[in-house]
Amino acid sequence: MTVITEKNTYLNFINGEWVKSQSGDMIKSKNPADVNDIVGYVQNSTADDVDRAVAAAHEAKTGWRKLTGAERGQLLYKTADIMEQRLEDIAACATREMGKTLPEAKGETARGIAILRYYAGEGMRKTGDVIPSTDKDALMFTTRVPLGVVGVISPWNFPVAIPIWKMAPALVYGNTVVIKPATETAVTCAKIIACFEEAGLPAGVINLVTGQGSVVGQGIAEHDGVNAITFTGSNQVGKIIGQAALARGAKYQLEMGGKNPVIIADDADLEAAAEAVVTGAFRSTGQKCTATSRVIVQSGIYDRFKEKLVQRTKEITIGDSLNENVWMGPIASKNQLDNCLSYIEKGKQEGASLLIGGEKLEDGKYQNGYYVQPAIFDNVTSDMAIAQEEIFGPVIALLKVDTMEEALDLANDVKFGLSASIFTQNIGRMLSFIDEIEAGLVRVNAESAGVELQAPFGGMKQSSSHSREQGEAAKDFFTAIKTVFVKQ
Ligand SMILES: NC(=O)C1=CN([C@@H]2O[C@H](COP(=O)(O)OP(=O)(O)OC[C@H]3O[C@@H](n4cnc5c(N)ncnc54)[C@H](OP(=O)(O)O)[C@@H]3O)[C@@H](O)[C@H]2O)C=CC1
Ligand SMILES: O=C(O)CCC(=O)C(=O)O
Repeated sequence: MTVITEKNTYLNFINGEWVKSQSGDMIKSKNPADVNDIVGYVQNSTADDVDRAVAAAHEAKTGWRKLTGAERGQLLYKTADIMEQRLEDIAACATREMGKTLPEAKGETARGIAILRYYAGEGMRKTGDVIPSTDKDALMFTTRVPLGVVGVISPWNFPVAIPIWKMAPALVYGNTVVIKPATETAVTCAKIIACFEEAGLPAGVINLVTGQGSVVGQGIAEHDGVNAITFTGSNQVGKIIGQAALARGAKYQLEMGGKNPVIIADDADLEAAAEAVVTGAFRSTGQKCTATSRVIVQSGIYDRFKEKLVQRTKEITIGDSLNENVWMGPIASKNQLDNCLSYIEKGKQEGASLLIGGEKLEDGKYQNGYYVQPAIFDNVTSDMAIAQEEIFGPVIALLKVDTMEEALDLANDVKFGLSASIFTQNIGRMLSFIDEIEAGLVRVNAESAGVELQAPFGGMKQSSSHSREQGEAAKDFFTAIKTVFVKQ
């Protein structure tokens, strides 16, 4: 394994080899808890590097698809075993690159390993159905074939789980892969690719090209040799990728933003609800597309709930995420911090009241990092930017309602529809919520974040391209169906 060379430099992985970019340039990956801590240098790749990776993936695709699913699955099992031995190293790297706490990064890495094993098993599962024909002398059935070369463009907020939940199904169903990870977390991705390499995937089956989104990401999206693109990230970039893929007839899948509501009904267990709102909103420093950002509370319990929420938020310890006493780490980058602070300012200007937090932390142990206190806004109305736009930081907007009908209307009053939750003991309220809420993930008496790898994941409205990832749903994206009619 030569993933890392001198001076903490990480290379691209193309056609089974670790290689420098044609550009000769590199990009620094910094620790957001302390920007003087350099995690590594990654390649600042060019369109030529993308061409070479796509060519390698093309060259490898026939051999790879001709293996049996079970053979491809065995290689994923082996990758999982190697990753398990490196769990501590990969998790610590993810923490240093993007700032989530070490227990969260370890949990995510363990989840990545479980995803690899889940899709390894898919290699042995059915790929079609027999469908009765109207012709008694015919056999009709479906089978599935890979799409070819899949481009993976992944974000920084789940640097282990997201690349794996895209690459593992792509590979097991017989596709080859070119991945461009988020620049903030490209070192973590190189460490994951090294596990695939050591498991013995044939040259060209998996290729890593790091670099700028506008060059490498866009280069993949527009490349005629890439048959399908799977993306997670912002709505703005998702739309660019979707348009590029559509223009050349490639298949695409986009998972984008959220503005996820939690409704607290007047019969809710307030203790459990406050805990779930705090973890849903502030874990990973609020940087999950499933994070809680709007909390819609019935007026009868509004003040009691608010008090519990503020009290629980005061207990949060903030600091370097490698420190085991820290509950919430820094924000992942300066851009993200500035974006979050600008929304907090906007919230104040729009007339919402800041109940707690929202200050940038810059003294003493915080001076070299991107830290902000978790913030809760009161007196928020649904038309405010903090109630409509994805902040991707530790900010909660509290909205007061009298009735459940009003609560549902407000919950649906955004362009997003990823995740939504309700806290109630009343079965009628639960059922109305399940039926009427516009969200791909519907949660009852549980926080808005939290995804199970064996279940479909994705959103409604502008949160996704209306496809689903993970679980069996991945098969629909990463394969094409053939309907076969055989006559005697
Ligand atoms: N749904 C989710 O889970 C996520 C949502 N977001 C949302 O996006 C906002 C901005 O975060 P950001 O990291 O800038 O998200 P982006 O959408 O810019 O980044 C996601 C991925 O797309 C790449 N990319 C950037 N520009 C292009 C392009 N023109 N063509 C192809 N690929 C491109 C990025 O590369 P590079 O890293 O090199 O720029 C990265 O790999 C956040 O505040 C949040 O609201 C962000 C991350 C995850
Ligand atoms: O909540 C999760 O576990 C996954 C969330 C996610 O996919 C994201 O934030 O991009």
